[in-house]
Parts: sequence; structure tokens; C-alpha cells
Amino acid sequence: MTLTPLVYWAQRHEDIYLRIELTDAQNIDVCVHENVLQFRAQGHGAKGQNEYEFSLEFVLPVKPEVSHKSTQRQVNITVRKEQRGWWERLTKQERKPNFLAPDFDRWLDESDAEMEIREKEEKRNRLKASRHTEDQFVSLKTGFLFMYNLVQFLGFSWIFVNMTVRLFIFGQDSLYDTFHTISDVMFFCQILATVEVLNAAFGVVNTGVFPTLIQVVGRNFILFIIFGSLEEMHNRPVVFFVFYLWSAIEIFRYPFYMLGCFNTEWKTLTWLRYTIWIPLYPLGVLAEAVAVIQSIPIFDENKLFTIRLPKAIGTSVSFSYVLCVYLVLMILGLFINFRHLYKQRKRRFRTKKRKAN
Ligand SMILES: CCCCCCCCCCCCC/C=C/C(=O)SCCNC(=O)CCNC(=O)[C@H](O)C(C)(C)COP(=O)(O)OP(=O)(O)OC[C@H]1O[C@@H](n2cnc3c(N)ncnc32)[C@H](O)[C@@H]1OP(=O)(O)O
Repeated sequence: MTLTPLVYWAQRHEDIYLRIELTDAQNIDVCVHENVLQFRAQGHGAKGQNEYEFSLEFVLPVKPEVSHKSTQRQVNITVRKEQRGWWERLTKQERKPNFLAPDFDRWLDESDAEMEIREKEEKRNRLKASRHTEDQFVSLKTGFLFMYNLVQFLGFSWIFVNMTVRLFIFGQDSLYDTFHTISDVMFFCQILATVEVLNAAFGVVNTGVFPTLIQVVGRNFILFIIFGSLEEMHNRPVVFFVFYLWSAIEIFRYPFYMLGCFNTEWKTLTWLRYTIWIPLYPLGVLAEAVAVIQSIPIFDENKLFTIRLPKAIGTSVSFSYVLCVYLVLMILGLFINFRHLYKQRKRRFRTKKRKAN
């Protein structure tokens, strides 16, 4: 005797859903031929562990492809209607088979099903619109970052090439007039570099705010306070070393970011970006420390930025004390950024290796 399982059904405008009450169903065989669905499987149903089967002739044509999914408790079948529409009943025979019942968990009447379609459509449109806005934002961000990196790359390349050419032409003499020939472009690039802190703070780029802040504040302190405000520093060779070391790293860093904007990379450039700082960063900070030490007697002499204390105390604090504190901060800053760059290097090369495997 054939055993039939309990079958629950529901419909939408395009699909028929069947839920078959069979636990731990195995050897499921389901097919649709000439609008008749045949089902056979072994499992635990109303009559215990057995083989169960049934067939259904649909009232209207359906597509022959059928999909099914079994869970521990039931088998779910989806059949696609040949033509979109709402069916009066499921089976060709008017009298509903005994084993068939509506699936009230999924049951919707026609108007509810239409509402569901409209809701789905609206959701899809909203998703499309938000994806469109997101795409627009991403291209705007990419465009902005590319332009920013391009401008910085051009600025620092100009500085580096100019200084190198002058070094070859004028030899040692070029060390003494670096500030007069280069400072305008360096001021421009370093003021612009504050954008990097904002980029990190607002999540435009995926990096920490603090290392970027140390980098930008550290450089601008040297550029504007030590070099910019003391005429006596303008002709010192230390300006050459500081500017040369700063620009030497940036001519690799910015083109690396430019390629990154288009998810592209050039291995040699990546290696240079994440390696060249190893000698350049300590040398750069050393050159900056020399500049600070050289400026201390000048600040003491011309009393620039000296903090006057109230008359009752009767003394004033020379800016050179601030510079001594700054020297300590530089060592701390060097340590923080060295560690940060080391981590970035490790992360970058580890990821690359994993991708290569
Ligand atoms: C509170 C302030 C206290 C101040 C105290 C002052 C103390 C001062 C002490 C120190 C002074 C230092 C002065 C500086 C000296 C020198 O510069 S010496 C010369 C050598 N210098 C260097 O080598 C440092 C160069 N600078 C940097 O590398 C950076 O500025 C950094 C912040 C130190 C590190 O960069 P970071 O962004 O964290 O690392 P990356 O791996 O490059 O980037 C991370 C991800 O972000 C993406 N990204 C970053 N910027 C951009 C961008 N402009 N455009 C596009 N994308 C960007 C990048 O692609 C990475 O993304 P993923 O690839 O997805 O990881």
C-alpha cells in the first residue's frame, strides 16, 4: 500500500510552495512532467518510518524545473508557474486530495500577495537607489583622493628633483639656499598634508589618526616654527637634509596611494613605500632634532615666543624649554610611528603572501 505524507501548499503570482511533513527525509525523488508533480522519499511521516509518495496534477501549466530543499523536519518544494497569475485552486481535479491542506504559515490571498510584491519592488528600488548613492560617494572619494595624492606627488617630486639638480650643478653651495628656493612649495605641500589628518579622522582612508597627527604636527612644527619664524635658520644646511629626507619618502608614498585608488599596485613601488622609511625615518627625525638644537640659542637670544609670567613671579620662560620638551616628544613620536609603520609593513606583506598562496 502506498503511503502519502501530509502536504501543505501556498502560492504567489509566480510560484507554488509545497511543504511535505516528513522528518529526516532521504532518497528524495521529485519531478514535474506534463504539469504533474511526482514525489517519492523515505522518512518519518504520519505512519512512522516508511516510503511515502504522492502525485499532483496542477490546474494550470507549470515549468518542468522544480527545486526542493529538505530540513530535518520537512521537505520544501517550489514549482514555477508557466504564466504569472493567481490560481483558484491547486489541482486539476476539483475535489482536493485528502493529504493536501493550505499552508497557513505562508498563506496569502491575492491582494496580500500583490502587496508583498509591491513591498519587495519598493525594497529593491530603495536598495538600488542607496547602492547608486554609495557608488557615487565611492567615485567622488576616489576622485578626491587621487587628485590629492597627485598634487602632493607633483609637489614633492618638484622639490626632490629641484634639490637633486641643484646639488649636481652647485655642489655644496646648494645646501645653503634650500629654504629660499624650496620653502614655498614645501609650505604648500605641508599645509595641504593636514587633509590627511581629516581623512583619517573621518574614515576617508583606513588608517589611524594619531600616527598621521604626529607626522603632520611634527613636520609643520619644524617647518613653520623652527625654519619659518627664524631667519637665522634659513641658510643652514640642515634645511637641505630635512627637506630632502621628507621628499625622498613622499615620491614613493603618494604614487603608491594613487595606484591604490584604482586597486592597482606595482610591486617594486609597494616594496619601496613600506621599506624606505626604515633608514629615512630615523634620519629625518635626526635631521629635525639637529634643527631644533641649532635653533635653541637663537630663540634664547631673540626671545621670540618667550612666555612672560605675571610680575609677581618676576621671570619669563624661554621658548627653548618648550623645545627641550619637544625633543623628548620627538623620540616618543619616532617610536610610535616607527612601530606603526612596522606593523603596516608586516600587515601589507603578510596579506600579500597569503593572497599569493
Ligand atoms: C598630538 C601631536 C603630538 C605631536 C608630537 C610631535 C612629535 C613629532 C615627532 C615625529 C616627527 C616626525 C616628523 C617626520 C619626519 C619624516 O617624515 S622623516 C622622512 C621619512 N618619513 C616617513 O617615512 C613617514 C612617511 N609618512 C607616513 O608613512 C604616514 O604619514 C604615516 C601616517 C606615518 C603612516 O601612514 P598610514 O596611512 O598609516 O599607512 P599606510 O599603510 O600607507 O596607509 C594605510 C591605508 O590607508 C590608505 N591611505 C592612506 N593615505 C591615503 C591617501 N592619501 N590616499 C589613498 N589611500 C590612503 C592606504 O592605501 C592604506 O590602505 P590599505 O591598502 O587598504 O591598507
